[in-house]
Amino acid sequence: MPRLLFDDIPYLPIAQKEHDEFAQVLKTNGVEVLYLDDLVSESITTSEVKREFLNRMIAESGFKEESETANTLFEYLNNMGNLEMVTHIMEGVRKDEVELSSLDLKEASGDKAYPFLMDPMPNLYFTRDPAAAIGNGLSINKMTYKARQRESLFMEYIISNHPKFANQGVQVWRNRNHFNHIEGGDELVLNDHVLAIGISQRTTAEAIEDIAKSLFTKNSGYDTVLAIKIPHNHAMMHLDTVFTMINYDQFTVHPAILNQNQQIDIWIMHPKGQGVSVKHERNLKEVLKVALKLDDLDLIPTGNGDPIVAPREQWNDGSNTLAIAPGEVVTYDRNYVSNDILRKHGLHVHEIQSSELSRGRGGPRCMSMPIYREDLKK
Ligand SMILES: NC(=O)NCCC[C@H](N)C(=O)O
Repeated sequence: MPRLLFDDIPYLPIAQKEHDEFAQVLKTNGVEVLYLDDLVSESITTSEVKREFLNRMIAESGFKEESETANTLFEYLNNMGNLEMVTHIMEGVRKDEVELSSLDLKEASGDKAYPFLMDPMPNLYFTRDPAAAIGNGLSINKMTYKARQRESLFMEYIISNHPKFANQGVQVWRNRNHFNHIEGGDELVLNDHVLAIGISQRTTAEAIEDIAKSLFTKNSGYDTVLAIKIPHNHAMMHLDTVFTMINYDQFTVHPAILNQNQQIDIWIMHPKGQGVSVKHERNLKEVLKVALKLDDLDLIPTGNGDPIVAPREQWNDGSNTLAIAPGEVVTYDRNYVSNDILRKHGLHVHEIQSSELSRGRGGPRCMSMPIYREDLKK
């Protein structure tokens, strides 16, 4: 489980049922839902693209080019139809599926008892993290842990090859060819010129400065990045596990990220020449009010701020709220205290079942990645 970043094992048929219900809630409420496996397979438009994609996926799975194992894996996967190949890569390839005539060095030195030749990618149901749509472009992310690093390769192919996205002028603000990591759960689009990014277990300060510089100098429309420092631990791995925007002037916030004086470290970034100016602040509410030009705003505490309920519900993503319209959110039903307080603050809450999906340690926001946002300027 730790190798694949899970804390528990979901009961698969129920997890799938819950996921279908989540997609249905989105569709019923006017969202067009795109599935990753379909998008990737539709992006493999020629046999040449398929060959290149497979070679890169196999190399990023740790197999040396032209090695016995890489060639065998290539033959095995390349013989499949596109969708079958893509889902199979996502599910992982077991050692007993392919026949290797000789052991290469990597194989010989590996753990013989380990059943996978190519690891599965179970965290792909958290589509939020490998990439983030920002304005007219994307950040395609260099992810932190090996268990997830291959995931963002899919988005690279979608953006450059899928008939819906290729040649549409979609910018890549920061690609995945970097040493410093950043993940989409840390990237919060607050409006058409302000972004909040978590400095977290998964996102480094260097990557934030890097993407800020790119956004500021490449006509993205973005002129403000708020870098917010959160604790480094698995329960709060991304900013969106502790803080989300749910209306023009309403946010969920896990009380544990604020100190006794309700403060948190924030660095405000603006364009400065070809670079970035940085100013340190501590008052979250004031910083948001200034950046978003609001007279007041409503920070709604997870679990109603109760010292036992808040961490309990945050653990199961009580702060990870997905806004599908200003003031309208999708949440896990198990976080009933947080849901109740959201309703008391005037939110329209759609609850989805969550006994199994929550075991992967991500909520409705993590399980989605908006590709296109309507202009909702007030
Ligand atoms: N945005 C998010 O917070 N995503 C949740 C990711 C959970 C996944 N098991 C992970 O550890 O990466």
